[in-house]
Amino acid sequence: MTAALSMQGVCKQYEDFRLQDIDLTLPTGQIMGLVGVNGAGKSTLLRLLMGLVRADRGEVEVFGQRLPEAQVAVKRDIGYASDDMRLYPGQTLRWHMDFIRGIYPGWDEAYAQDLVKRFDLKPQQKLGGTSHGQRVKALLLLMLARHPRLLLLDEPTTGLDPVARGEVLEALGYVLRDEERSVLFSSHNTADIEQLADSITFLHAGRIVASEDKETFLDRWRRVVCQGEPGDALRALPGLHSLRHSAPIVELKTGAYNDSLAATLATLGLMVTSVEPMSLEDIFVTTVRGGGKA
Ligand SMILES: Nc1ncnc2c1ncn2[C@@H]1O[C@H](COP(=O)(O)OP(=O)(O)OP(=O)(O)O)[C@@H](O)[C@H]1O
Repeated sequence: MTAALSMQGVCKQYEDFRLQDIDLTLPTGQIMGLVGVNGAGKSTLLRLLMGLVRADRGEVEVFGQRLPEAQVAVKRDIGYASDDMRLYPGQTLRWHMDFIRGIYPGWDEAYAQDLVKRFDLKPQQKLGGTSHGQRVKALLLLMLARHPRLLLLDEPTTGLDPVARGEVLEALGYVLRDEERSVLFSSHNTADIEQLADSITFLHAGRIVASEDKETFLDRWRRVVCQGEPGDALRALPGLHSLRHSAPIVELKTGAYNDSLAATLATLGLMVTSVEPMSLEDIFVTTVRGGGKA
């Protein structure tokens, strides 16, 4: 099956920033979460896929069609939501719904009405007088009700209160039950990514440092607590990201956990007392503090 999107060797240079050697594939029907600190290049990557930014090098394809050449053809099938999007503040949500309905034949009015209720929106209210959360939900409604095959979402839940965030995640979860739809979304909220994504792509300083299936990614990370004295050889342990020593306790975080780790540590004079899984948040912070190698 054709991938929803793919990027091969993509580079984009700005004055003080370079997105480099981006190789990325999103299979159809999958949800990929894009994680990275401020300025890692997440929005730039999404803009490249939307054709808003042109790559200096490399190939960008959406539904097997190359951008920017096929931009007009593929854009109908892409739903993009970001801060770049502007709604008309002097117009109502209903006006915007009718506008989009006139452009996109796939507009689903029944689903739009369902989202109006679910998001607790007022179609007759001018958008200029609404809160940030209401505008985000309005934007998502306008996008979701035309049933795009690929959603590119730049920080869809940023600035939302926990209730609004839950509603938005629920709506996205509902959309994603359709196996033909694919989603790439960036978020600072690692809990959102942990909840929704099938795969995780970790961007650091313009480079992809990890891109893999979520379960596999989470499964190779562990926080390990041991007793003993850490020698120099411990620093060479493959996958070691963080090491703390408060005698006699040694805490280490590894991104290369396997069943033989306890035996390996025993040969280094350390007795493992506990092994715990790590949250995506913890992995994210540990990776960034360690210089960005996941
Ligand atoms: N049009 C532009 N001209 C010059 N530099 C740019 C431009 N767009 C982005 N940049 C720079 O590229 C870098 C990456 O920005 P980008 O917005 O892609 O990061 P991000 O990961 O989305 O960050 P955030 O999480 O803060 O939204 C930043 O240093 C930014 O200043």
